[in-house]
Amino acid sequence: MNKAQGARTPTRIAKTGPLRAAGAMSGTSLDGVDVAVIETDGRDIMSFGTSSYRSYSAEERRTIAAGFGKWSGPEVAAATQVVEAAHIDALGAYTDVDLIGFHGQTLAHAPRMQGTLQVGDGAALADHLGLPVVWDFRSADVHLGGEGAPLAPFFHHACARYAGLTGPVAFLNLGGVGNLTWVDPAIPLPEAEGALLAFDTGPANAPINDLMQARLGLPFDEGGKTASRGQVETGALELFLAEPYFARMPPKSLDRNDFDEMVALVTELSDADAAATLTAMCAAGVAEAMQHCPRLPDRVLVTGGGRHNPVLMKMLSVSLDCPVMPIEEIGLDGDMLEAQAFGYLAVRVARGLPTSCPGTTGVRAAVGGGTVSMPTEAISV
Ligand SMILES: Nc1ncnc2c1ncn2[C@@H]1O[C@H](COP(=O)(O)OP(=O)(O)OP(=O)(O)O)[C@@H](O)[C@H]1O
Ligand SMILES: CC(=O)N[C@H]1[C@@H]2OC[C@@H](O2)[C@@H](O)[C@@H]1O[C@H](C)C(=O)O
Repeated sequence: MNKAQGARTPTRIAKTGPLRAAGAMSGTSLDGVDVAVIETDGRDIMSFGTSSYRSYSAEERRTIAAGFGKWSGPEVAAATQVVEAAHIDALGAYTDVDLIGFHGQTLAHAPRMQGTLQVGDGAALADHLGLPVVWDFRSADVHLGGEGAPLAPFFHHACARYAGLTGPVAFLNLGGVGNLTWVDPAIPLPEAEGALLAFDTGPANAPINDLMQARLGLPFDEGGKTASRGQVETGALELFLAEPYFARMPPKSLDRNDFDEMVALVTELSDADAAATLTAMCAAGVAEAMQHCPRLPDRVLVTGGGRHNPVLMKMLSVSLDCPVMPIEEIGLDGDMLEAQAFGYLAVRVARGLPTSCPGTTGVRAAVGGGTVSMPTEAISV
């Protein structure tokens, strides 16, 4: 599925051995663009490099958010422009890497219907940056019957091996949406049956952010301060858990706004009770998700912004049957894991290795997604 475009100046991706990739991720919570360098041969992680964060301005955030849930039209075009410009800005300093892994920004995701849409043109980025860019990671998987998400699991498998873990472990990413990867690092190939099971757990920070913005004009519930003053409304929580999504067998994935009606469940509540209830919903979705794991993991390693929320972390510790801790416990950077994941996946694509398999997205067979765009005037050597 990989397409290499235009080829004149030397690049290093055709050489054998490890490559240095800068992965760039713009997640569903729309805070900004994370960039992180990773050195890998596409299988093992050799080392992690520098990272940086380029936040979106309020205006940029509004423009991108106006494109959420849309597949085409002026809002999508405007969001695309903002995403491309922000990535050119964020990636400009990364001149010493072999390639870029560019996720883009998901605006809409309905894998069994219209498909999945990540905006930002990787070919244009390749020309601007003068580097090969791997992008459009999700469509090939969707075309082959997969969910197109989550895609970080192959990287999680490599992380578990890098950290020297031997027993089953779960990676829990709490961004706008939550996703969980159950990994058995004792099975050395991520695409081998039984090595991975992954899926989205439910909404995570997105509804909390939306509530904080609408009611208090704040981007998120810093430190869980608002939730810590409230009581969980158990009736609303029960209605939430009655959603058929939770009983559905994985693999399964979500769009950012799939649970929008949840906000209606807390409309009548005080700010603090509403925040506490939405936070409890995130934790309860994860507790439901744990029922789908093949075996109880030794521990749940939390990554993404949600691990900075002590109220959420406490709720998870109380409701899960195994220890819950931030991923920093195994020496990884929970703020950069997704950016590192797309750097890692970019190298897998460049090396012709698969990026998803039946256990991670439900795709029919292991598949390598992603398009490779070479800068115009570039040549592979
Ligand atoms: N100190 C904090 N206290 C509470 N919540 C926080 C804190 N820091 C970050 N968050 C939450 O984490 C969110 C950002 O998480 P993250 O960067 O992992 O999301 P993302 O990568 O955009 O999302 P996704 O993984 O769904 O694509 C913020 O929008 C906020 O809700
Ligand atoms: C369609 C899409 O962009 N999905 C994201 C989103 O954000 C979290 C969750 O939903 C996850 O499924 C995925 O991102 C991570 C990085 C992934 O693909 O592994």
